[in-house]
Amino acid sequence: MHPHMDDASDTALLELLTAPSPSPTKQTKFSRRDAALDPLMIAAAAASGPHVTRNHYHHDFFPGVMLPQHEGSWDWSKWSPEDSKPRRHLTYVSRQAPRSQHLQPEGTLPLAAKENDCSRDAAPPSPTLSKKRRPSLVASPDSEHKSRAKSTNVSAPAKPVEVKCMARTRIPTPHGPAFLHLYHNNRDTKEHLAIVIDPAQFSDASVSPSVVSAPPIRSQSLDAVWDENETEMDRIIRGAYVGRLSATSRQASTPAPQSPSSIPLAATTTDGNIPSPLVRIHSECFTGETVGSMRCDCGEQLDEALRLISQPIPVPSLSSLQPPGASTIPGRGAVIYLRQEGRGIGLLSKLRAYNLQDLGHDTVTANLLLGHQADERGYEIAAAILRDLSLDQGVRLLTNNPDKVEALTKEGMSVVERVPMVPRSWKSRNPNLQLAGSIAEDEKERLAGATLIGGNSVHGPDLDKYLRTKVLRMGHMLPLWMEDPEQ
Ligand SMILES: Nc1nc2c(ncn2[C@@H]2O[C@H](COP(=O)(O)OP(=O)(O)OP(=O)(O)O)[C@@H](O)[C@H]2O)c(=O)[nH]1
Repeated sequence: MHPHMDDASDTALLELLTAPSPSPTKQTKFSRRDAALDPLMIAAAAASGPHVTRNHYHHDFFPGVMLPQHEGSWDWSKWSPEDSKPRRHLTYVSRQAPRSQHLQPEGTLPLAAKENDCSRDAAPPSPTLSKKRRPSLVASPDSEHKSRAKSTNVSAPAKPVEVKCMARTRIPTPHGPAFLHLYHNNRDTKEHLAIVIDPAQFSDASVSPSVVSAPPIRSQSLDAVWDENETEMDRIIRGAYVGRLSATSRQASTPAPQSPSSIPLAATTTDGNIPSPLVRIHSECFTGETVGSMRCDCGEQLDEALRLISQPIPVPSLSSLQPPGASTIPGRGAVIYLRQEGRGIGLLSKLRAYNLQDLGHDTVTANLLLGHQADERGYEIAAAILRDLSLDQGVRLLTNNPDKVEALTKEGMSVVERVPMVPRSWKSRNPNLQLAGSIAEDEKERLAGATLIGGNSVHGPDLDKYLRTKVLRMGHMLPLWMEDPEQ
């Protein structure tokens, strides 16, 4: 019972709720069943909250009891014995999946089984599914093997993935300007993003035709005409414009196939000498990117990817007018930012996994103990976004993860090169890596102690352990470096 109620009111409330109904029509020989509520059930509910017993785990006896606005909720602290009329009927709500779903063989269940997932097409996530994935406390090597296999082989519904860029805008970053693209898709309800680095698009159309530049990285779905009633300003506001907006900008872009002249002429020139754009497929990490967590290198990787992509690209013999080897074009490429927090298991599970890690498990085993796979990510949406940006034919992929290369290749992407991402904390501590590394001088002046955008290198025991696990247990393609404890 509610802690603020005295014994007398407790008894009165129990009496009221469990007394046999006065209606003679409802009288049966099982008098206890006549009570509006089963006293045992009430006692169990009071003792253990909405999830009454193990068997009632997925039934919510007081739906939304903490939310006064929720239909069926009742604030028991406001009840008094005199206040017994009119009596509020409690609604009994089952949160269990329908029996038909229980009986489906495993593997035929809808995709949206992850707590952080909510597919547009699939049924809402069912607690029954997560119950099936309750932790087995023994992580067998076999299950780990399956996990790795699965990470590149997410069972896909029949519909091909479609993406649409809903908006694009300029974002100034410590590494230079970027265009942030926000995507919707027909596979999940997440807002996946593409951070496009292509500062050449800011040059006006009067670029000298003698200067060769790469084709602009633009979203086809954004530049498309969505609706014949769409005004120029509608299009501009959603980001379908060329160059840089100003207070006087009034002209939107037009879809490239109908009007190639909408794109600066020089930019449409391709040159076989221009290296393929650098691309990173990055998975969301709230802890690493927003809180600055030093449990992982995600924040640093995002920053490093933007930095690397923004570097000017040397182009051999750009034109006969220029001395060989002396030419560069502005850095170009994209970070595809996927909302697959915690390698797809969601933030809630990731936080639990961290506690398991503090109990001595590594990042892989912690996932397995929670009934998840080591990696539950998929890359179909990333591939669709790359296609929309016309970046599917020839990219240099920034990753150490062989699964990503394999998954993207499977999706039809052409990965012409894998560019490794060496952890900054290794580079800053290892003199050999420092020589080979690419940390610029000016980076030393950046804020130290954070792994956020524009941050510098940090290290700590959690991060060291995480990086080791990625190499030793997840097969990341990185020569392992460990600090010599003797030094
Ligand atoms: N489940 C889980 N996820 C984590 C943990 N630490 C980081 N992550 C998530 O891992 C994702 C990044 O994956 P990583 O394995 O670090 O790297 P990767 O993207 O596979 O590989 P690279 O391309 O080489 O960076 C982000 O979604 C993070 O939220 C952890 O301890 N447990």
